[in-house]
Amino acid sequence: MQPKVAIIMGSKSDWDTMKLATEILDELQVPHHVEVVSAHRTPDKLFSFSSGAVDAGYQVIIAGAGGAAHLPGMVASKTRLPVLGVPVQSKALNGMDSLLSIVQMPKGIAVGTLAIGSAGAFNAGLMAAQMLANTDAELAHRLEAFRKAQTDTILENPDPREV
Ligand SMILES: Nc1c(C(=O)O)ncn1[C@@H]1O[C@H](COP(=O)(O)O)[C@@H](O)[C@H]1O
Repeated sequence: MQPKVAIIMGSKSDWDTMKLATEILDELQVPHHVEVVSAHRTPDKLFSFSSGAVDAGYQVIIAGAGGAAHLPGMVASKTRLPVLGVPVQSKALNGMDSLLSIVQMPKGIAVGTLAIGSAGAFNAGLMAAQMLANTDAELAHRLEAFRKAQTDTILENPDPREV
């Protein structure tokens, strides 16, 4: 099936973080494409990927990058598709550099910025699924089941001393 979600990242070193987005999409049975694309290191590829993303059939793009994380904003500048930005936790500045590079977009070009690190990557995958569920009743059903299971797990064992 043609993937509707593209997950791109600035480097293979981002995979440990970005794989969380793939895990929730796998769980929700949402096909997705994964690829390294860097605004800094592969600028021509960034342009061709972003400008061809609609024709490629994608509906949402998740872009993760660390440090001077210009990737999500640059992708957003070349496509009308919604871009979810994941700030990868950097070693030098703990991801604060990544977050600030992604979140403070100029008015007129939007990036939806998630939390720093793995939780942000997971939630980016979840949010992409939630977007697609607006026009996919079966996916909406799987999302409801995911949320119910999450809630039930907490309600069934609320004692913090028990694992
Ligand atoms: N921020 C960007 C971009 C970009 O924004 O285009 N390309 C790579 N990077 C980031 O550089 C960090 C270090 O990369 P290496 O580990 O390959 O040196 C990664 O977190 C990557 O996302």
